[in-house]
Amino acid sequence: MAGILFIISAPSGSGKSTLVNELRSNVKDLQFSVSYTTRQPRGSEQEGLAYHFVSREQFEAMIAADDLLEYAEVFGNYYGTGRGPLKEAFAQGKDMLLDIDVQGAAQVRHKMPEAVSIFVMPPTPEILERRLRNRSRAEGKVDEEVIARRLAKAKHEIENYHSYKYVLVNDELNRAVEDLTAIVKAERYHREGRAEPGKASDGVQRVLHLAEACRQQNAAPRLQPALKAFDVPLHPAPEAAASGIS
Ligand SMILES: Nc1nc2c(ncn2[C@@H]2O[C@H](COP(=O)(O)OP(=O)(O)O)[C@@H](O)[C@H]2O)c(=O)[nH]1
Ligand SMILES: Nc1ncnc2c1ncn2[C@@H]1O[C@H](COP(=O)(O)OP(=O)(O)O)[C@@H](O)[C@H]1O
Repeated sequence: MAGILFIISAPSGSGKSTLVNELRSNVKDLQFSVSYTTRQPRGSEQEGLAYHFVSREQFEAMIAADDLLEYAEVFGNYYGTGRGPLKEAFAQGKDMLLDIDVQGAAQVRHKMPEAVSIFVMPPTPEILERRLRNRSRAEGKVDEEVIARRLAKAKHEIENYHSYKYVLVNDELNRAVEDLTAIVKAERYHREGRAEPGKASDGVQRVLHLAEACRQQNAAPRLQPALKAFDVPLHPAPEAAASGIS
């Protein structure tokens, strides 16, 4: 059976890494792509776990050799996804998860339209700032300039939310973990033909229901307060846009 490529993006500090760690303990057989980056390791990050840490020269050599599926410059550093691990995972029929920014996600969606993309929203700018500050404090270094830069970029990233298949708000952690887990499971049920009416057990139906509520077109009731807090307009659903309804 073909592997599914999941893409997850979120403004820095939204809680994406926290959610992904929880997801990985909830679902089996989901490979995590370890990106290459030119940024310095943060806190207790180890080579090969969070990232492969490389020099700018090494990264540029990978670009020249076409070794990267996508790459982008984020906060002055390069970040990119190696082609090798993805090929390997797919050859073994495994699903893969990419944690990449909105620019990288657009490149992957263009190359692989079947990829399942998920956007994680922080509830408000104030909560995002608090999370960024708490994390910096826990890592022993609060750099106001870094925090300000990440907050400033958040709005631009959130403006891209409507390009993603699923959107969830990371307000209450357990709920967001449940939603993210449901999305991955629901996509697998669809692939395996277990989501068809009459075939889905109660448990499967519950998962499908949770995932459906996170589909971008259905998520407006939950998204609206967060979008408003970031002063980002709600994107019209495709049918409303087509008929000119606003
Ligand atoms: N395009 C792209 N973005 C990446 C990749 N790896 C990480 N990123 C993104 O780079 C941004 C900064 O990541 P990081 O320095 O770990 O900071 P954090 O998001 O605050 O944990 C985040 O938006 C990541 O999703 C990658 O391989 N490609
Ligand atoms: N739902 C949540 N409620 C409260 N704090 C959270 C929640 N999700 C994540 N956090 C905290 O917010 C900070 C940023 O989370 P992190 O996962 O590092 O973000 P990201 O990977 O998106 O940059 C961390 O200190 C984390 O413990």
